[in-house]
Amino acid sequence: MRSDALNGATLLGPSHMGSAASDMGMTITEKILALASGRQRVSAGDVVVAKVDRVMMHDVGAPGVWDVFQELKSRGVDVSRLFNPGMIWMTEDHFVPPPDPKSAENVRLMEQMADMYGIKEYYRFGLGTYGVCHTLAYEEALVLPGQVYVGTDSHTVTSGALGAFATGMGHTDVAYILLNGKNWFRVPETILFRLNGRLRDGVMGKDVILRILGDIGADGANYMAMEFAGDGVRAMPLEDRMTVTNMTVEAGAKNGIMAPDEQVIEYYREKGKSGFPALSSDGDAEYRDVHDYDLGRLEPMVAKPHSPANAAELSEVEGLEVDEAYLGSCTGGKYYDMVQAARILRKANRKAKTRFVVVPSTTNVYRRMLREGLLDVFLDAGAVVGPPTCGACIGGHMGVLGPDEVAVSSTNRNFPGRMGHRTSKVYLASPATVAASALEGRITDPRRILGGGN
Ligand SMILES: CC(C)[C@@](O)(CC(=O)O)C(=O)O
Ligand code: SF4
Repeated sequence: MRSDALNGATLLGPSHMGSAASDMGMTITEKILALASGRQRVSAGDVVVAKVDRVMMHDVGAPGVWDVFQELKSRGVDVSRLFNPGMIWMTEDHFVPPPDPKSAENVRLMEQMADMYGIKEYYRFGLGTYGVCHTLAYEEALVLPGQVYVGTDSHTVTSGALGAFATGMGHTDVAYILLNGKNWFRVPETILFRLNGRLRDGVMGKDVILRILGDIGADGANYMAMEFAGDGVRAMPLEDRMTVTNMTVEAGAKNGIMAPDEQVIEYYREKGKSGFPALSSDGDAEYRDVHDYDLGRLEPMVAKPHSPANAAELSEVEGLEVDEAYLGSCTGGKYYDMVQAARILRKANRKAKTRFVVVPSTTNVYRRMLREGLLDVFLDAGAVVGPPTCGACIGGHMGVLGPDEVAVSSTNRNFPGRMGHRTSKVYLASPATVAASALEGRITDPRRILGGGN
């Protein structure tokens, strides 16, 4: 029996776990985990011990990991040195600029951890480039295709759009990885989503993932990989692809992933990064399920309260009054999101009829908006533009909702109380829909303003 002892536990190889190795091809997720665990091949269900290439911590996760370290230390574990500080990057994003003393304390703790452990890649508010971790990972090329990437955040899955195996883990697992450089993974089964055709103007990646979440449900991909392929993916800009993988976790997925294509390889080449494995699934790879989507027929979507999977075509709720339109977060605060929203505002050339809150996800987005005149477009529409942060996405600050208020939001979760008062209601939608709805003060199909009709 081949086993890998992990901290005393005995992990069993493929012959004992899951299906015996077959001569079927492998999915991209299986290939990445095989490479990271030094195996020729792995199959869904196998438990492997894999090297982790990159770890991300933010101002909510780092304090949690610190607490685990203190617990381990009290049990005699040496937590004075990390396996490899160079594998770690950190950013302050959830509660910054700190809206309260506790958040400021968390930032101080991150500073101490960076100093104590020699963590150099540390993006700090008020000290240059920083922002929401999943957008920053892309903009600063902090994760490469083919890598195993773990973050203290469930939306770490976002980076799967660039061809990495990217997943969120709890503080204990991340603490283990920081001390050992590896962890155990059960190889997930993969559901394949073939995206065919092209999105129509006014329809975005957010509409794709909301449609899929509505179809498979909030538990439709529990512990599975959600792989997206087809000409529809290739036709999507990288940042819109990221919106799709970002919300795979809302279906319970372990990871969301797209094979890196020429766009991705060119993007990294421009960032001076190359030499990574550009993997893709074999033609005879084994899938749990395969779903086909014709993007050319996809309508703008919303997720109604109180679940990201409570999806409906926008036409079902069009005209519903909103108290706030929120444009921001790792899901809908990227540069591409701001550009698509600004197109709507420029076309209408008038002020918003409801409270309009805009929070660019990083300083990079903010600067491009300033340089390209997009800030003026939003300010001319009456919006308030905040500093990069997770903000109201998590009900932290920057426009949290009051009792019984209704918002349309480019974020990814609308559980009760997620963005403010527990009686508030949030409709998740694309950045284009958020902008159109801000203008009308009601949930509005962006194509009405773009002129595409519907
Ligand atoms: C850390 C948390 C606030 C998170 O950013 C991601 C998570 O669930 O880990 C969220 O959006 O809920
Ligand atoms: S923007 Fe929202 S979903 Fe994204 S990491 Fe921050 S809190 Fe989580």
